[in-house]
Amino acid sequence: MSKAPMRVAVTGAAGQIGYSLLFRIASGEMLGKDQPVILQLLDLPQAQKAVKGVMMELEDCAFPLLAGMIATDDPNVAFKDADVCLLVGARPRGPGMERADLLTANGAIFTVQGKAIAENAKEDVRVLVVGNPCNTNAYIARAAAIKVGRTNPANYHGMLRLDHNRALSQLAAKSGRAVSSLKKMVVWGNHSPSMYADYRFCESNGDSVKALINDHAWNNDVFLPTVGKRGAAIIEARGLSSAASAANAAIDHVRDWVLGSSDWVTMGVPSDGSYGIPEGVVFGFPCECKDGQYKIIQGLEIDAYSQGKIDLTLKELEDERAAVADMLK
Ligand SMILES: NC(=O)c1ccc[n+]([C@@H]2O[C@H](COP(=O)([O-])OP(=O)(O)OC[C@H]3O[C@@H](n4cnc5c(N)ncnc54)[C@H](O)[C@@H]3O)[C@@H](O)[C@H]2O)c1
Ligand SMILES: O=C(O)C[C@H](O)C(=O)O
Repeated sequence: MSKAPMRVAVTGAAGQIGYSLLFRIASGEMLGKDQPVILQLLDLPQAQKAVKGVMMELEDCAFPLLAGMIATDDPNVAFKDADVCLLVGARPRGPGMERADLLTANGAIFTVQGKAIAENAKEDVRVLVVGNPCNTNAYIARAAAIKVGRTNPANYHGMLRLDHNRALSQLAAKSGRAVSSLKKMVVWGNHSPSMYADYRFCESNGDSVKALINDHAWNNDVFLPTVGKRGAAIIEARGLSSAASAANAAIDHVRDWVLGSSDWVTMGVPSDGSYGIPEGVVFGFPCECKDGQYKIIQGLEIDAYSQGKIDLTLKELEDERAAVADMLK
């Protein structure tokens, strides 16, 4: 007997990430090749015509797993009974802007949406915020949802997986090892240039990647800035922010969360106090997923260099948290 459909709400459905994301969800790449899905697409009133166009294309793919779709500009409708919410819709960063510039512009969106999710979605809904600044937007949505109750506050995530994947590709190129051989990567902190991509634990076919590379100057002066500023480099090159790679990372995050991970994965999750990160801060941690649940990997040694980097990215998140405090009163 076929499974009951899962409801996936996607905001910013008419945008460029939406265009890379929706077809892959409908083809089963996110929730499994035997899992029917219903897409619940949210965008602004002026984008409804474009959403309809995307829906026409989805229809024209005749995806066997696509069990239904709706388009709406009302968050209460979009999040109704949702199992997964992908919060993509936000104003993207343009040339010369830092992600923090988007805080006020986008903060308002996530208070409304966090409340609407908590009031309408399934109680065990999984929420992934992609729209930037995604850690703090997830923090805002979670805070708004907590006021309502009902949903699980641990299930409001920000997307660090793009940084994780970017780091893997840079490491593969440097070490000469296949990307698929690299295990135990972690990116700590904020999805911003302050993130700390940490390959001290990384292994390739049993070898330590840190020992293979053995180049602290490359780590500090090339690798970390390359991964941290990759989003800006893509904006510079394309004139638009990353879209297909961001959609791919969202698929990776949710797929591993729901179906299980075979390796460590970086997830931006509300801290439970692990590694001294204050509770509730949405922070990139190394996680493992099993039976639909994620768990922060515990007990990793944090050396002085790493602690310095973690402190910096935490400080940025604390500053963002202070900047939005008024919105959450
Ligand atoms: N976390 C990451 O790794 C990552 C990577 C790439 C991009 N992003 C972010 O993702 C977001 C979307 O990027 P994009 O390139 O798809 O942008 P886009 O401008 O192409 O699309 C954004 C869409 O969101 C819609 N939108 C705006 N406000 C909305 C609201 N309140 N409710 C519903 N929809 C709304 C717009 O109408 C538009 O259709 C941006 O914030 C961008 O910075 C994050
Ligand atoms: O950098 C951006 O603004 C887009 C996105 O967050 C990215 O990392 O590509």
